[in-house]
Amino acid sequence: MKLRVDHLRLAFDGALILDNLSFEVREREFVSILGPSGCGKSTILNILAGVLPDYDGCVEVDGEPVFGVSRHFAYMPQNDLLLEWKTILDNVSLYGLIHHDRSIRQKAQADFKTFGLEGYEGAYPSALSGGMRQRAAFLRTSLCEADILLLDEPFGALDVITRNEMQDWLLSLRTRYNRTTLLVTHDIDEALYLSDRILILSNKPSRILKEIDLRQQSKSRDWLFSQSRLKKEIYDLLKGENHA
Ligand SMILES: Nc1ncnc2c1ncn2[C@@H]1O[C@H](COP(=O)(O)OP(=O)(O)OP(=O)(O)O)[C@@H](O)[C@H]1O
Repeated sequence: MKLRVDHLRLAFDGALILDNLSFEVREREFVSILGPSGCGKSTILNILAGVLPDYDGCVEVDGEPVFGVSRHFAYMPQNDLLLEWKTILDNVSLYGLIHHDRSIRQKAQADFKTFGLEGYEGAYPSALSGGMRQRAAFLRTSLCEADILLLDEPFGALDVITRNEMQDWLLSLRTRYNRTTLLVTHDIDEALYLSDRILILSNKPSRILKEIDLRQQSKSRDWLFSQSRLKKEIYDLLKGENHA
């Protein structure tokens, strides 16, 4: 098992957010977390990224316990956090700069075309569209030598067409860049379209209400349009939790 999260328990100011939350992610699996607003989805990613140290429970990668900031995880928050005063090439190569690894810059240059950024190496973030900024942020995240990507609503701020284009692009990329990924999203379609498995969380304190296994599905937009029953089932679950 690539990632094992075991009996996570965390409270903020005495209010329990996560209580005995356990789940696993397999090597190269793409798992999405869906749940009502405020149930603790970002908190889970923050714990994994090492930003929140005060929790009970255990995080294991490849069977080894992990504490604090580790090189196992690369975190992409909703905000692209591009540095406006640096070029796109400098931005996406930041990890290499910090770790004195010049090969990252070369890898970045080689990936500009795949990430739809060709010709923008010397441009500044302000010259990029919202979708391009997110692709640049995603390229920067994927160039980290972490083996697990943590994506927190990466397309949340994009309009619906750009968002769909980004999802199509990410799905097409998976054959080439198949990394173990944990995605937090509010979007049922996005979770269905991109994931091998979906974990649906309850209202806080969070527990797993349902797990949906999509590994046998052959994904396409037509497949997604045909999933109305599954979408309604997920919607009803989330609606019930919002009113819980
Ligand atoms: N640093 C903090 N201090 C106190 N409370 C916090 C802190 N961070 C988060 N919370 C609270 O913990 C709960 C879970 O927050 P979190 O951001 O993880 O939820 P979420 O499921 O990602 O929400 P959303 O779907 O709205 O993004 C919320 O009630 C939030 O107000």
